[in-house]
Amino acid sequence: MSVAVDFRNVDIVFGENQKAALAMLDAGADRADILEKTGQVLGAAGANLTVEEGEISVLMGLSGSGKSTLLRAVNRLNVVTRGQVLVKDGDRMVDIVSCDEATLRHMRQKNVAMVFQQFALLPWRTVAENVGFGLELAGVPDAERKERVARQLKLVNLDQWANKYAHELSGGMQQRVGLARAFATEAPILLMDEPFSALDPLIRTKLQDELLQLQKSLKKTIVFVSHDLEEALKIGNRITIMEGGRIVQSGPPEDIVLKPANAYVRDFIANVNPLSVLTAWNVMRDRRDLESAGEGWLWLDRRRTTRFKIDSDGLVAAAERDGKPAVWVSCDDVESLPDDAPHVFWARPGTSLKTVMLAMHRSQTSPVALFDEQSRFVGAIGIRDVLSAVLRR
Ligand SMILES: Nc1ncnc2c1ncn2[C@@H]1O[C@H](COP(=O)(O)OP(=O)(O)OP(=O)(O)O)[C@@H](O)[C@H]1O
Repeated sequence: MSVAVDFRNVDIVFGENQKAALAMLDAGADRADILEKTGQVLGAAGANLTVEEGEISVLMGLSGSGKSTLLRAVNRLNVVTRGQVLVKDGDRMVDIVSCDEATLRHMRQKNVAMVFQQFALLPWRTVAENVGFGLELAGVPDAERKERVARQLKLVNLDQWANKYAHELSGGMQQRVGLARAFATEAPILLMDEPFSALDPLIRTKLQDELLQLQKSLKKTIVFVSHDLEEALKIGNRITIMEGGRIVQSGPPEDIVLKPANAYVRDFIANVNPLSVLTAWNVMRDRRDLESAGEGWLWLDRRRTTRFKIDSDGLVAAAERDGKPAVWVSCDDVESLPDDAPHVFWARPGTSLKTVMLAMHRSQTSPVALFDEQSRFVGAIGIRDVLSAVLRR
C-alpha cells in the first residue's frame, strides 16, 4: 500500500502573532495558555498521521478539537504554520504547505476534492451545472464535461434530477449532488467535512451505506471528519481521535474500542456497542497460549470442558467435550443444528463477535474454536474473553 496523505509534525495557529504562539507551544503550553497570553488560537499541534491510499480515515473529536482544521490543511484551505502535509500526485508526493500556487491549483483540480457539511451548492445553477462546476473552472471541454456529469449523477442515482435546482431537492439528495460534484473531478483523494451531519438520522445512515457501497468500486482515499463515534466506527478503516488540537489516539476501530488511550477516548466509547465492531480475532486467545492437555491435546478453555487433539499440520484430529468425543461445527450453522450430539463450534478470525456469542449461547457457554482459511486451528474464545471484551476490562 502506498501513502496518499502524510501529516508530519503539523502545527496550525490562527492569528497574526504565530511566532509567540509557537514559542509557547514549544515550551509546553496548551491551547488555553496560548490563547490567554498571545490571543492566538491553536488549531492543531504536533499532528502526525499517515493516510494510506484507498482507506477511509476518520478524524473524530468534540467540537473545537481541531478535526476540520487538520482536514482543511490537506488542500491548504487552512495554512499550516509549521510542518509538512505531503499529498500524493501520481508517483510523487507534494508538500502542500510549501508548494507554489500553480502546483496548489493542480493539486486541487486533479488530486483533492472536498465535500462540505452544508452541501455548498449554488442555488442559481441546476443539479447538473453544480456537479460540473469544478470541471468548468478547470476548463474541461463541454462534451467531456457533460459526459462526466451524467456518469456521476447516475452513480448517485440522481440522473432524473439533472435539470432541477438545489432547493427542489431534499437534504439527502443535495448531499448526493455534493458527492457527485466531488467524484466528477476524478480526484483520488476526497476530503469530507461532516458531510452527513446536517441530515436526519435515517437519511444519514442511508448515505453512509451508499458511500461504503460506492467506495467498494471507487476505492478513493477519504479523509472524513465526524463527531459521531458510531459513524466513525461504521465507515472508518482508521480512526484518529483529537482533543484540544492534538491527536490523542489513532488506530483501527477495534483498537479504539478495546484499548482507549485515555479518559477522553474512554468517554467517547462508553456508549458504543462493542458487538458492532469486534470480531473473533479481537478477543481470541492464541493457540500458543492455551493449556496443554498432554499427547498433542490442548484445552480450549480454562474450565477444561473442551479439548482438541491437533495434528502436525495444525489441523484438528479429534475433539472432546465433557470427556466425550465431539464433532466440530461452523458457527454459521448455529441456527440449524440439532441439540443432541456433543459439538464444538468454530469460526473464522473475521467472524463477528455477535455470531460467536450466539454459538456460545447455543452450547451452554462452551468455548468457540478459530480456524484459518486452511482449516488450521489458530486459537479459542472462552466466555471470559467475550465478557472482558464486552465489558472492556
Ligand atoms: N479560520 C479560523 N480562524 C481562527 N480560529 C479558527 C479558524 N478555524 C478554526 N479555528 C479555531 O480552531 C479550533 C479548532 O477548530 P475546528 O473547526 O478544527 O474544530 P472541529 O474539531 O472541526 O470542531 P467542529 O466539530 O465544531 O467543527 C477552534 O478553537 C476554532 O475556533
